[in-house]
Amino acid sequence: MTISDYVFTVIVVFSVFWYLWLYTNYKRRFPPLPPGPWGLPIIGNLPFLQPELHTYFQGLAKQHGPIFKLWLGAKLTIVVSSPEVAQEILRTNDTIFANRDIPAVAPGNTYGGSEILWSPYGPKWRMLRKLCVNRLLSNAMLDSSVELRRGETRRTVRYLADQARLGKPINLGEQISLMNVNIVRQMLWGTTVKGEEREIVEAEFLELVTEMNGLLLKPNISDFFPVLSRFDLQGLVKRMRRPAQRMDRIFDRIINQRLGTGSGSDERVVDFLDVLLKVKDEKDDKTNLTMNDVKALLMDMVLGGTDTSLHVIEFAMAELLHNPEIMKRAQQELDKVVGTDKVVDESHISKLPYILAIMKETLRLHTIAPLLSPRCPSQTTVVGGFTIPKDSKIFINVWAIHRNPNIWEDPLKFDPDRFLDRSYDFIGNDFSYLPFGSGRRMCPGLAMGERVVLYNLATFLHSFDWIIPQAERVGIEETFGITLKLKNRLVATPVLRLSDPNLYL
Ligand code: HEM
Repeated sequence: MTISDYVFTVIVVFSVFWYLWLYTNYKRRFPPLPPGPWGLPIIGNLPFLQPELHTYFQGLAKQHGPIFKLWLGAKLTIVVSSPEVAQEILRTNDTIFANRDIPAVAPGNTYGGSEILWSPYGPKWRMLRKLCVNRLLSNAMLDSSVELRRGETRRTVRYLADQARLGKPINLGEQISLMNVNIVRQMLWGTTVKGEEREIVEAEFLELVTEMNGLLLKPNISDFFPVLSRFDLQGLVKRMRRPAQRMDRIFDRIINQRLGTGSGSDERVVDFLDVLLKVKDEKDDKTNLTMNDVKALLMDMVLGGTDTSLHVIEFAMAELLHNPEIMKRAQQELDKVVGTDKVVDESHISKLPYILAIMKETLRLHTIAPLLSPRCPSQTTVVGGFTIPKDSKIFINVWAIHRNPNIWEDPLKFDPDRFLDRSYDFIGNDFSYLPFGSGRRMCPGLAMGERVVLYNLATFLHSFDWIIPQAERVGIEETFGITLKLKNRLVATPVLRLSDPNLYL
């Protein structure tokens, strides 16, 4: 053996040991990626995706376990389907998972990333969120704006009563949708817009919200291959800009009107816009709002508040039409608490445990945000014994957790009683029940969502009996989206329940 052979052998042996040391060290620090189905080169599992993602993921979890991976193009996607792993993400590693995975189309409707929904976890997000929770959506603010919400509900009751007198079936989903959009609009800027202009704004507002939510849902090549996002191959960002700019013009018009008339100069109820303009003028060290931030927060409230409560009420009504004995029990509770000579108001809702149980059971069985809003880890982390790389997309399949037979007895049965016996709440402390998410990024609109759903559901049940027209069938099948929706239209005929006609004014 020459000296160079000797040196070569030492280098090879040293390199092998070095590599083995590095490998074991890496393996000790970073276990493997979660298991998952096989995919094709480059496009991964994309061709096998099914449109109803929540049920598709539920099926895959049965084969691959409570945490599995998919390659959606170049995007590593992790799906979690058990309370234990959800807890590791949403509580143990909450800060690491407090960023959102932002869809490529979102910048088309953002105000430079000033929305709470898309803001990365950091000082700006904290400032906006605090403002939202403490000033806009606090119980004090909700108490002072009861009249804004009440007006819209009474308007809908009047319309339903007219249809009831004519014995006419109505598209209940459509009415709930219109009412809910108007409630949110009222909360945003109250009665700034009046008369004919109000109807124009209402119609445009509903159209824009629907269009923007639809675009957010469209499968987008830019999300699967982020390197291509700058080309916007499907033109979705461009399409999103149009409704976003129209919405921006509505915001501008209303803000200018408000600035022109001055806030608080009349007896008006204080709305979100009053609060935001006041905070903007106050400008302290902690809260420094620009006009862009004001509009971004209005947009947050529009996108977060419109498409959620509406579907909870619609699913609840569909389940009650399907289960008349549960509807009867709810009406008996209402007659006892409210009486038949008064109308429901928001002060009654804390005394209606059965109606609350109906809302909880609706959110369990028909989880409105079935996969929450996807999260994105800010650093590589180990969860459930597997490595979750930085920047992967995380879905928590809350819908599957809510239907897991090991957690919920007879999980497909609509049974509000299960929430009378067990004290589940909405605040995300029990990881088997997460309708509003959990942790730092859980829903800030919980209190408003709860009030809007309970008050309107109670009003619909107290004021009317509901009959299914002969040609109709009550379907409770779901269709997947950013929010879960009823697949088929919900048509029913209202029948007046209260004898005093004044209770329908
Ligand atoms: C019953 C009605 C509602 C349900 C079921 C619901 C559910 C949710 C869920 C599951 C999330 C994601 C939480 C997470 O990732 O952990 C969320 C986020 C959010 N919701 Fe709601 N929501 C409702 C009503 C509202 C209302 C009324 C508003 C505002 C007016 C609102 C505003 C938001 C915002 C801004 C976020 C993003 C929070 C962030 O990223 O920091 N939501 N909601």
